[in-house]
Amino acid sequence: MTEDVKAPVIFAKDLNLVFQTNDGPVQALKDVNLSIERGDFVSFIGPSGCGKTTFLRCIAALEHPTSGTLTVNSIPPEEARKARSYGYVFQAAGLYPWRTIAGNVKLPLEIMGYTKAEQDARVEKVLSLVDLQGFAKKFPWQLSGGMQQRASIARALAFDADILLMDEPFGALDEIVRDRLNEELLKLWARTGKTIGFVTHSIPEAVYLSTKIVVMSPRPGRITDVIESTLPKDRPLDIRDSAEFLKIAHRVREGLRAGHAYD
Ligand SMILES: Nc1ncnc2c1ncn2[C@@H]1O[C@H](COP(=O)(O)OP(=O)(O)OP(=O)(O)O)[C@@H](O)[C@H]1O
Repeated sequence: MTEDVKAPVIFAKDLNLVFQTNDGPVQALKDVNLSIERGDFVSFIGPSGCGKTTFLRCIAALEHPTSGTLTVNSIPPEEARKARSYGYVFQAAGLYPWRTIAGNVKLPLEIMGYTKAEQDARVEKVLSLVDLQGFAKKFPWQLSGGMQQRASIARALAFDADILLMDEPFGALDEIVRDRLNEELLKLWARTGKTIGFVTHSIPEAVYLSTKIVVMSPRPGRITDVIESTLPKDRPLDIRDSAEFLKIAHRVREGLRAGHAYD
């Protein structure tokens, strides 16, 4: 790829998105300004309806801003989508039950026309990245919820996009599983150097994972704070008991409270 490595991976300037609904216009995003650098892990946190998913979908060219500028790898989102710049992980794993885990992970590669040998090599590589080596031939229903979600992350990684967009991927999982997947995701991020955009409702999850935390608030959906994390890149789970962690969590909580004051 020839893109400028110093340019922001995702750049939003004065971004607005208004949905026209039967009940009138809904301003899902208002004057959003944000710069995400290469290798950043950015979490979006805020109450329901503040536009987190809408912003992620704009990056993925699944929604179209009403005004403002948005670039992904310095090109418009539609072009970035055609260039397969990102993988997308949804809250529900969304695996096809009639396909094996390998078959599910392979699907985007089949659609993109990779050779059979290349498909197999990539499936093996990404399944090992998410620690599912032994499960290629299983069907989704033979795996736990956490394992299914790891498989969906593998599918998003299969074509080696440099951006990973994750919309509450662990929201439906219990806390212990979620902790483990958080740890694994950080390792995967360190190993692959991907740029990650991650939607969550959980303050500890946002603080534990992120280099940058974007706090949003609803009606209209806007950014109320952007927090650069001061935590080291290497983060054992018990970092969550440290004073530095609690300080950042406190700032996120304050930002969320301030947003609610508009209600
Ligand atoms: N396709 C659509 N048509 C009309 N309104 C929409 C559409 N998609 C989202 N909205 C509205 O835009 C606002 C932002 O929605 P969005 O899903 O981005 O919020 P969110 O922060 O991701 O919420 P949650 O945490 O509940 O997933 C909400 O008021 C929602 O009802």
